[in-house]
Amino acid sequence: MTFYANDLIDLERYPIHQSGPARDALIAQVQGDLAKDGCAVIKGFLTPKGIAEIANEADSVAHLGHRSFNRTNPYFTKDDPALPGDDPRRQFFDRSNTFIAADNFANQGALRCVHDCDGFDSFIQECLQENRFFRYADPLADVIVNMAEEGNGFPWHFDTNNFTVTLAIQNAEEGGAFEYAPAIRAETENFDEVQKVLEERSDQVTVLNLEPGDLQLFRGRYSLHRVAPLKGARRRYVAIFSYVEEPDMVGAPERTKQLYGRVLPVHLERAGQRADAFID
Ligand SMILES: O=C(O)CCC(=O)C(=O)O
Ligand SMILES: [Fe+2]
Repeated sequence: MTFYANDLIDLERYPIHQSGPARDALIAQVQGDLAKDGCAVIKGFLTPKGIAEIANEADSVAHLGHRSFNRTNPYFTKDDPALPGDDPRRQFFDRSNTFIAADNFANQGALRCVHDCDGFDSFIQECLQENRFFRYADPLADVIVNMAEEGNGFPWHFDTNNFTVTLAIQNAEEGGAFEYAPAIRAETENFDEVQKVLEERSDQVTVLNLEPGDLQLFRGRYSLHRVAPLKGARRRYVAIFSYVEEPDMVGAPERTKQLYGRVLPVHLERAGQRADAFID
């Protein structure tokens, strides 16, 4: 089957491919939301057909996903017994999910049709106002699907990268809200307030119920966030698009192995060529 961006994305409502006042207004809206609380959602970015086709595609490759499980604090650091027991750096939670690596999504498939469509990258770049902005050159990670089901958890954390672009594809039957505490760390780590969030006694948490087809831009480096526990038999699928600040970047071999269960020759060839092991 051949896919056309026009069938999968609601380009009438969101003409990201055409310069003009409608596109300018959309970008201004997204920029305003990002400036306000580090999060912007474009509701119904995909058409119903787009949602169905990408969900089908995810179903067809789900068995190739890599399951991982670990216990982590919000900062992905090791335990430090020198700190008091109630310090947020000492609160560890189960994290488990399955990443379906990018090379499972065919060039002619529905997901890449959206990712590769005319104007998509420049639209995202303008929304984020990032000068240095390149597609992630990692063949396992430029566009992936995060799959999770009941019993899996994506607990409170700060991202290591500056921003994330996600596309909601399918929700679990219940649960799975995206919860975040906007800009909870700015000049300081603000451990007291972070601890309140972890103990579910903060009033700074925004709960976002993303629906299939919604495109989300999120600055997760300063905003503590999680996916609320999932319930029911249906899997949750979220596509994650990655962009980076340097051209030709790929993940570090250890991290790639951890996330996707394997590495490709390109990861080994480029290992050690740069100081930054940007991923996640
Ligand atoms: O699956 C999601 O909605 C968000 C996942 C997330 O927070 C992340 O990948 O860092
Ligand atoms: Fe995150």
